Amino acid sequence: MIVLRNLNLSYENTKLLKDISLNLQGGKHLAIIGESGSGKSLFARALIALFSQNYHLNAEEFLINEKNPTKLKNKALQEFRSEVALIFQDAQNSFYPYLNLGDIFHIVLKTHTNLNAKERKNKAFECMQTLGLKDLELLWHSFAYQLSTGMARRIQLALALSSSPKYLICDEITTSLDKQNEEKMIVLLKELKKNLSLILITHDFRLLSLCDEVLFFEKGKAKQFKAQEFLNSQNAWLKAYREIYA
Ligand SMILES: Nc1ncnc2c1ncn2[C@@H]1O[C@H](COP(=O)(O)OP(=O)(O)OP(=O)(O)O)[C@@H](O)[C@H]1O
Repeated sequence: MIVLRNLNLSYENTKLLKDISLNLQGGKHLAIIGESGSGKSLFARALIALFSQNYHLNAEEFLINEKNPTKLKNKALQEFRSEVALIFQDAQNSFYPYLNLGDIFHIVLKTHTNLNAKERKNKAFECMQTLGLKDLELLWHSFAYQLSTGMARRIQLALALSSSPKYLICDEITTSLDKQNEEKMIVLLKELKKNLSLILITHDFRLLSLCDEVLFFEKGKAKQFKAQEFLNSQNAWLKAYREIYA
C-alpha cells in the first residue's frame, strides 16, 4: 500500500512538486500521466528518495509498504529500493557502458541479495527467461551498445525483477519501441502485474487500461482519479491528447 500526504520537492529555492497526495491500495496499479515537464519523472524518483543533497523532499505522510524512504539510510534504503524498483526513461543509457551485462547483474544482485556468484547468474538467467530473452550466454557477455532499445528495456526489467520487487515503476517503457516490441512489452506488463504492483508513467492509453488508478500531473501538482472515471472525464489534457492521437 502507498500513502502519501502533501509530498513536496524543491531544488534549492525552486519548488518542483507541490502538495502531492496519493492513496494506492495493495495489489492496485497506477498510471502517472500529464504533459511533458509536469513532474512525473521527478515524482518517480521521489517515490524511492533518489535525489542529491540540494533537493529537499518531505511529506506529512509518506509510506510505501509501511516504510518511509526519506527516513531510511544505507542498507535499509538499498533494501527498500529492491522492493520498489524504478526503470528509467532512457533505459539504454542507464547501463554503465564499460561493464558487460553479466558484471552489471552481479553488481545489482550483490547489492540487493545475499546470493553467491553461481546463484546470482542462475537468478539473472531465470529473470531474463521470464522476459522471453534468448541466447542468454551471449547476452551475459554483451555490452549496452550492442542492445536494441527493446532489448535494453527488457534487460532493465530483468535487472529490476532480479531483486523481486513488490512495486515496479516504469518511466515511458513503451516509448521509442517499434509496434511489434510495443505489443510484446504490453503483454509482458500484463503478465508481470499478476505478481507485483505496476506504476506506469505513460502517454500510451493501452497502458492506462492496465491500471486501476490515475495520478494526473499538471505543473508540479497532481490529482488522483479512478482510471475509468478519468477516461470518462472532460479533462482538457485527455481531450487534446485524444484529438492528436485519434
Ligand atoms: N534541479 C532542477 N531545477 C529546476 N528545475 C528542475 C530541476 N530538475 C527538474 N526540473 C524541472 O522540473 C520539471 C519536471 O521535470 P520531469 O522530468 O519530472 O517532467 P516529466 O513530467 O517527467 O516530463 P516528460 O514527460 O517530458 O518526461 C521540468 O520542467 C524540469 O525542467
